[in-house]
Order: sequence, then structure tokens, then C-alpha cells
Amino acid sequence: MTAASKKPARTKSAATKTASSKAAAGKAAPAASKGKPDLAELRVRIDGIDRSIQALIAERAQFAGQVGQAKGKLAAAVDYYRPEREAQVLRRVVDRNGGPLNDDVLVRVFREIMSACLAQQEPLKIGFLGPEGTHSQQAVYKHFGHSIHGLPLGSIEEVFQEVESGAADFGVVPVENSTQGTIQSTLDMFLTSDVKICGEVELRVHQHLLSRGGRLEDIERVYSHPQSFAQCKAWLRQHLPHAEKIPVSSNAEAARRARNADDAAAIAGISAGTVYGLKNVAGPIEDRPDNTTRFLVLGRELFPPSGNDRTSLLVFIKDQPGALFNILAPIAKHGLSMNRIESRPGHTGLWQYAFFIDVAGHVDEDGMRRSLEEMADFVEEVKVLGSYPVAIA
Ligand SMILES: O=C(O)C(=O)C[C@]1(C(=O)O)C=C[C@@H](O)C=C1
Repeated sequence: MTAASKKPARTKSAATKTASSKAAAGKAAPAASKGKPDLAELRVRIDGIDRSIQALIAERAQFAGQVGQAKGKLAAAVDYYRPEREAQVLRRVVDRNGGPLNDDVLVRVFREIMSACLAQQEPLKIGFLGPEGTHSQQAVYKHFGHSIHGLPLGSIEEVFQEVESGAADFGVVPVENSTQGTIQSTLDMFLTSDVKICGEVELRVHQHLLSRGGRLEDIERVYSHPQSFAQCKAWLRQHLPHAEKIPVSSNAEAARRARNADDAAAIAGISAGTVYGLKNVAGPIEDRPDNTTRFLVLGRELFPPSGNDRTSLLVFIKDQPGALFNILAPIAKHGLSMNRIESRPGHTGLWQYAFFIDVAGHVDEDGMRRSLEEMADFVEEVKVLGSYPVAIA
């Protein structure tokens, strides 16, 4: 029995009336006296809508529970997770959006609903670069919602290990920043690890100067991750040219250290300030207002296509003339756009290079499959690191 059908007279009719935005828009606005809407009447309307939304969420959760049963008796929560389906649901939310709320707001709301629906089975365990309060933790919540069990870990390497061992269902690691470029230590882990990429998250990164005392003129030392120092170089030069800059392993670690003295500050996300009891001295202070970090979601298996996917390849090319051209030619021939190529020492021999290549499409699709077949003669090895939905909002 569905939540709406449990209370047929009240909730179902309200739900039906407000289910579509068109229907809601068609309703007459509450009576206005002297040009001003009537507050009490508006609140009655909002209360009615809230009742309907709540009944529909409960009904949705029941159906999601039944979807779980339809998948059969699976071993763990991770087996119920379907990133390709979640991406499709969220894209539809964006397509339907006619305002007044922004796409990213609506995506966040629906993400939380799906997160809670999935957690009915059991919350997913998600490893990330800790401690609490890092941008990685924000990326975890952005991608998986809050109905998960977060595992703050000591290093990017540990995130890979915990996913590989099964201690974490998924992991989230930073891979590139729009201001500072690639995070090499993440890419290099793929040379030896067998984890698969099953998602990506883009996070607008805002940096703040946080301190216990909250006064810029008191600051003599600043702690932060080297990436964050680099993202705030111009601001630091202008406002704290003489302060000592001390690099640490994460921004949250910087905040942890800064809480011990009034003349110390951290550059970190605002949530690290909340976790470690620091005041916001200044921010956002990143030099570029569009400063964005891209994170990868790590898992142990590949998922089916979502309709708008990206494939990450790790290619060890043969040492012969034209080899790189010969592996890129099939990608162009099949009309696939390549978003990124990066070479790294391959750890296979002196001056041997591995290429990390991101291509639009999914390995289960024809063009990609044929491209891989056609480049086979020119490579020592190709590892499909993952085929996953392109980041949404
Ligand atoms: O459609 C499914 O396979 C579901 O399990 C339902 C649902 C959802 O709430 O929409 C929940 C979790 C999955 O990761 C994907 C979608």
C-alpha cells in the first residue's frame, strides 16, 4: 500500500492537485488585500503543499524499497546502487526545471531523496580524504547525499586501498583543479590499482581565511594544503605578504592546527571553520571566482551506460613512430570527442610513458568498442579505468 493510498481522501487529492507545476501555476493566487498577499493564507497553501510533498516522498520511498526487492536478494547495499539510473533521474529533474529554483538546488534536493531511499537497504560506506571538513567530504555529500556513512581517511592512497579491499563501498578523490591542474598523486595510483571510476563530481571550491581570533591584523602564520595556497596566491600577496606559509596534508588539518593560537590562520572551506570552531576572517579569497575541483568516484565495477557518459582510459603505447597518432586516430574516426590527455611516467621502464585519456561515450557503445579494437595493434596495454555519467549540476 502506498503512503498516498493509506490516507486517500486527504493526501491523494492534494498530491494530485499539486503534482505538476502547471497545475500549481493554474491555481488562483490567495486573495490579496491592498495589493499585499495574505500571509496566513499563503502559509495555509504552503502547509498543504508540504503535506503533499511528504506523502509523495513516502510513496516514492516505498517504491524504491520495492525496486530493491525486485533486484533480488543481494549481498550488500553497494549492490543496490545504480549510478546510471541516478544520473538519468537527475537529468530529468534539470530538463523539467522551469524555475524559480536553480538546477543545482533541485538536483541537491532530489539527490537527498534518492540517498535516503537507497539507505533504506543500508547506508553506503564512502571513503574520502579526511579529516572532517575537507572539500572531499563536501564532494561526497554532493554526489551521494547525506544518508551515507562517511569514512575520513589519511591519504588518497588509503582511499584507493579501502575501496579495493571492500572496507569502503566507494571512494571520492580529487583529480584536477581548474586553477592548478592535475593532482598527479591521484592519477599515478591508477598505474597499480584495479579500482574502477564510476562517477565524477565537480565542486565549486571557495577558500576562506579562518582563525580563532578572527582578526586579519593578528595573523602571522597561515596553514593550508599547497594546492589551496596556489589558488589564493594573489590574495595572500596583497593581504598577508609577510605571514609564514606552512603547507600541511589537507585544509582540514590546517584548520585543526589553527585552532591553537590567535596569530595562526588556515585557508580552508567554510565548513572546516564550523568543524574546528574558527571564525571567518575573509573569504571567498580564491584568485579565480570559477575555481572548481573535479573529483572521481572510485568503485570496484563498471556500470551500464546512462546516456551521457565519459570513459577514462590508461594507455601504455608501443615505442614506435606514430604510436600516439595511431591510438588517437580511431577516436577521431568514430566521432568521439576527447576531453583530456595527460602523460605520466609509466613505471614500466626508463622513459616509458602512460597516457591518461578521457573520451566522451561508454565502453558498451559501438564507437568506443571499435576505437579500442582499432588501437589494439599500437598499444602494449589499454586499461579501461571507467565509463561513468558526466557530472550533473
Ligand atoms: O532505480 C533503482 O534501481 C533504485 O534502486 C531506486 C533509486 C531511486 O531512489 O531512484 C535508488 C538507488 C539507486 O542508486 C538508483 C535509484
